Amino acid sequence: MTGRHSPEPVPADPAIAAKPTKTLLGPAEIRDLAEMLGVNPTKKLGQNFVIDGNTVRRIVKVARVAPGDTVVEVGPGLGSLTLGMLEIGAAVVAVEIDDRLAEQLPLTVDLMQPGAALTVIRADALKITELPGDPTRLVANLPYNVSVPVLLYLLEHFDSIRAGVVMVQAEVGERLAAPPGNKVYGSPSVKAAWYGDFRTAGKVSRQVFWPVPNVDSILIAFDRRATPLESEELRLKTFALVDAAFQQRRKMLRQSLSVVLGDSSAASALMSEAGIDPTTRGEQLTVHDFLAIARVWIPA
Ligand SMILES: C[S@@+](CC[C@H](N)C(=O)[O-])C[C@H]1O[C@@H](n2cnc3c(N)ncnc32)[C@H](O)[C@@H]1O
Repeated sequence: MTGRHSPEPVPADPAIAAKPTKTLLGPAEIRDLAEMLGVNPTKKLGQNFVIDGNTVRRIVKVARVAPGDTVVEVGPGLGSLTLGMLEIGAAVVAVEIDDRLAEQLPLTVDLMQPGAALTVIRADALKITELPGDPTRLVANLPYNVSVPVLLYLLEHFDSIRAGVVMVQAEVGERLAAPPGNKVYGSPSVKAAWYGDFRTAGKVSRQVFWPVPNVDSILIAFDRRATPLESEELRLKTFALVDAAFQQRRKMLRQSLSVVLGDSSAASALMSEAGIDPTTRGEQLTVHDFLAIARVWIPA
């Protein structure tokens, strides 16, 4: 000690001290932003925004997003989830159909997390042909009315996506993750299984959204197969069989598949050749069983 007093701490600027450092959006910011932009959330675009930081951090954790990852997010909206991923040092490629939201997002991110690695694409996710940075993960609170088509479209067109977590309507998510024989097993279950392993990863309360939706939500986690199941041609044939099987899900396959395979005796013959019982129903078949039928089917 020199005997001199250590300097008094400089009193904090009250304006700064009163303003907590925020990296995520809360309910007030979400509503203010929407009002400022004149955004009246629409059902048509599935615009229910997450207003709860804990939910955002939970999704980012379940999705195992890590610093340096490049993540594609469909429908960033006002940026709730986007900021959660940027916060931990991931790069986000955000695809948003609503012009006002797409224009605002970089401004919000600049204000709250300057320098964060964000790329915004103003587009319908069902029409994109390129994703900069080859994202390895898909993490999104998907617009509910197009959640399955968007998910399948991205998996089909972007091989770089190896894993992810999507939030979808609970019934839809349960279908995506259902095993054969389950009462909700259907066409989305088989198509999802074509690409990889899908599983439920926890429910999400409707109270964490604004506006509050009238359906429950669920997180679905997935990992893509290490190697694709088969060629594009066989995927198309398999999916045609799956669609036919579940359009008449109560009927035996020899009947439901006759729509695409000719008639019921042709369907029976093909199924027997593939080693599948023609009297069974689509809900009992795995994706491999449908693929086995597709392999012996030579369309007219
Ligand atoms: C459920 S909100 C999620 C918003 C935000 N990620 C959140 O969690 O708060 C769905 C978002 O998807 C956008 N959207 C709807 N259809 C789309 C499409 N076809 N392509 C891209 N974005 C779409 C909506 O405008 C909306 O911002």
